[in-house]
Amino acid sequence: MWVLLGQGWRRGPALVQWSTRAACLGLPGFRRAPIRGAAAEPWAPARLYSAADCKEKIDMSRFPVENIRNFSIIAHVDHGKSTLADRLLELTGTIDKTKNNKQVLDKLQVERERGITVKAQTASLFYNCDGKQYLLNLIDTPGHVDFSYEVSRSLSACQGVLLVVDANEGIQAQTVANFFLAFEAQLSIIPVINKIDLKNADPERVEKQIEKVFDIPSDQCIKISAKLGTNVESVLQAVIKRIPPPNVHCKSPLRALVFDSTFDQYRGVIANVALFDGVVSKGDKIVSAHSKKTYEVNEVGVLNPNEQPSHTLYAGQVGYLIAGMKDVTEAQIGDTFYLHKQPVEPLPGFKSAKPMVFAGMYPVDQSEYNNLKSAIEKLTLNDSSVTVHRDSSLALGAGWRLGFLGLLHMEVFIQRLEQEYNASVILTTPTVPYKAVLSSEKLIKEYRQKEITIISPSQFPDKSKVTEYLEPVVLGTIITPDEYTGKIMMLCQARRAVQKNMMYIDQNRVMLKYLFPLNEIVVDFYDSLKSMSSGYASFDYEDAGYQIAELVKMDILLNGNIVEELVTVVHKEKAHSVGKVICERLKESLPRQLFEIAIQAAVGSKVIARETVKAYRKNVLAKCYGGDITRKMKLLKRQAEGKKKLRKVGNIEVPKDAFIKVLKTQSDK
Ligand SMILES: Nc1nc2c(ncn2[C@@H]2O[C@H](COP(=O)(O)OP(=O)(O)OP(=O)(O)O)[C@@H](O)[C@H]2O)c(=O)[nH]1
Repeated sequence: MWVLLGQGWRRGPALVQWSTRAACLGLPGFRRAPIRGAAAEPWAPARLYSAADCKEKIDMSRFPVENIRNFSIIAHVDHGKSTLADRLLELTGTIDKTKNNKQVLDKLQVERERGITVKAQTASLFYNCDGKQYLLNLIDTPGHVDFSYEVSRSLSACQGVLLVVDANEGIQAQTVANFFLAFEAQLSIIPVINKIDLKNADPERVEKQIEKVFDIPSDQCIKISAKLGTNVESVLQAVIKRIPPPNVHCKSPLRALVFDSTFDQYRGVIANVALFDGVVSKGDKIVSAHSKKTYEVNEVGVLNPNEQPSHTLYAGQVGYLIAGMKDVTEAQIGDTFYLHKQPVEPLPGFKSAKPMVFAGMYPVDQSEYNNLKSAIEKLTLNDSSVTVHRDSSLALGAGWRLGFLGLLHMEVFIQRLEQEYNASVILTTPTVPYKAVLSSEKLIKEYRQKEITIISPSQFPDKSKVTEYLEPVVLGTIITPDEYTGKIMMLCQARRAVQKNMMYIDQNRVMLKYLFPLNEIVVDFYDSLKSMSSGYASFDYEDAGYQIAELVKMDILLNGNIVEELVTVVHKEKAHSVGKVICERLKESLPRQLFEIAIQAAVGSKVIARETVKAYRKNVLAKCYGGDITRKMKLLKRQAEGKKKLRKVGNIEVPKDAFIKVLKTQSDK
C-alpha cells in the first residue's frame, strides 16, 4: 500500500517502528513469533546427512523444527541469484564442485538459452554448523517483473530472504519491488552485495543505498562474490542466525500449502508443498480444500535438487507430494491439503495471477489445430498462470485467446511451444484487458453485466453503446543514473504517464515513480528505456487499477482487406501516429508483389494513414539458363517452401515476421 508522506510517495520502512524492523532483519532479541511447540516435538536424535544419503529414502524426522530454515533468493535480473544458489548447493555438498555448475537450478531449455530464470526452483540442503545439522530449504526465484508472481508465491513458503544486489549496478527497480514483497510478508531480510570481484564494484556505495532506501543498517550487508565463492559461507551462517525457524506445530492436523506445481507425463501432478502444521506420509488420504476431492499420497519427499523420496514430511518442511492427480488444476496453487476426516481452516492462499497481456494464437496451418491444442494444454499444465479461451477468426480460423503476465512471459511461452512441442503459431497484436461500461440495454442483457472486460479487439463495443471505456494502469518504478533523467521523463510523457515521485537514492542515481497506462509500456517501453539510458536504467511495475480513457478500435487494411492480426485498440490521441507507424513498417516488411498494395489504417470508415507498395515480380528461374530440369525444380521447391512462411491476406502474401516487426514498433509513437 502506498501512502503520501511529506514530500512524496514512499512506503514501508519509513513507517515501521524500529522493533518491527529489527525483527524483520532477524536481529537478536527481536524474533517475530515464538516457535510454537518446537521443543515438545518427538524428534529423533540428530544424525548427520551427506549427499550420499540421498540415494536412499531420507528420514525427515531427523530435522527438528528449530533446525529448519526456509528462505528465497530474490534480486533484480542478473544480479546473481542462480549463481549464489550454485555455490550454496556446492558448499553443502548437495552437488559436486565442478566448473560446469552454472545456474544448476535453471532447468528449462529456455532458461539456459536466455540465461534467465522463469520458474522458481526449490532445493533442500543439509548443512552442518556447530555440531548440528540444519535443513535449509532454498527457493531460487526469477528476477524479471513478468514473473514476480512466482516470487510472491515462493515467499509464502519462507521465513526469510537473501536480497542480492549487484556491487556494480546497485539497487535496481526489481530490487525495490522484491524488497517490498518480502517486507510486506514480514520476512527476515538479509542483504547480500554480490559481484565484489568486478573491477567497477563499489560495495560501500551499495551499502549506503540499501541503508537509504530500505532502512537496513549497512553492517547487516554481506559482501560476496558468488562467482568466485568469496565469503559465501558467511551467507549460510547468516541464514541460520538471522532467519527464524518456521512457526509450526507438528501435532496439529495437517495443513499443507501448495505453492507450486508441475506436471510429469508419467506420474501426474507433482505439487510443491510447505507444511504449516502436521505430518504427511506415503499412503495417507488427503483432501484438497479447494475441490474437496480425496487422493491417496503415492510419494512424498524433498528436492535435493532432484526429487528425493522420504517416508514422511513434517511441519515446517518444504517438499513435494504426488497423489495421482492428473491435471495441475487439481493441485491449485494456493490450495491447502488436509488429512481425510481431519478438516482444517484452509490457509489464506494467493490471489490468482492476473494476466496483463492478451493475444490471439492460431496454428499456421489449420490442419495443425489438434497438435497445437494438445501442445498448449500440456504447456499450461506446467504454467498455470497462462489463461486460455477458445477463439476464432474468419481469416485465421480456429484458435485461442491467451492471457500472459507480460510480453516476456508470452515470448517464453511461444519459445517453449516451438522448442518442446515443435509447434508453429500466428500471434495477433498483444492487447491489455480494457473495460467498457455499457449503456446499451441489449448488450447488458447479452453480457448479463454492465461492466465488461475486453480481452480481444473483436469484442470492442461501439462508442454509441458505451458510457465510458476504462484502461488498466500500473505504478512504474524507474531507477537511472541522473544524466538520463531528462530523456526518460520525456519518454514517460510521450507514453501518457503521470509522475508521482522522484527521489535520489545516492549522489547520482534517481528513482522515479510514474503512473502508466499499461498498454503504453507493454510492448517495448523497456527496450526504449534501455537504449536511451545505454542499458543503465531499470524498470518495474505493479498493478494500480483502471482509469477512464478515450479508446478507439483501429483496423489495418491491405487492398481493402482487414489484417486481423493487426486490429488494435488505441487511445484516440494516438490513433493517427500509431496508424502511420504501422503503415510505414508494414511497407518496409512487405515483399513487393505482382500488383500494387494499398496499406491503410482506419478508425471506423475513416482512413487515418496510408502507404503504397509498388508492384514487382521475382522470377527465381531468371538466372537459370539451359535445360537442367532438376536445378529448376529445386529452385521452385525452395520458393514454395518460402511461401509456407507467408500468410495470405486477400490475395497478398505477408511474411510472419512482418507482423512481429510491426507490433514491436506500435507504442513508439
Ligand atoms: N563477476 C561476477 N559475475 C557474477 C557473479 N555472480 C553472478 N555473476 C554473473 O552474472 C550473470 C547473471 O548471473 P545469474 O546467477 O544468472 O543471475 P540471476 O539473478 O539468477 O538472473 P535471473 O534469474 O535471470 O534474474 C552471469 O553471467 C553470472 O556468471 C559474481 O560474483 N561475480
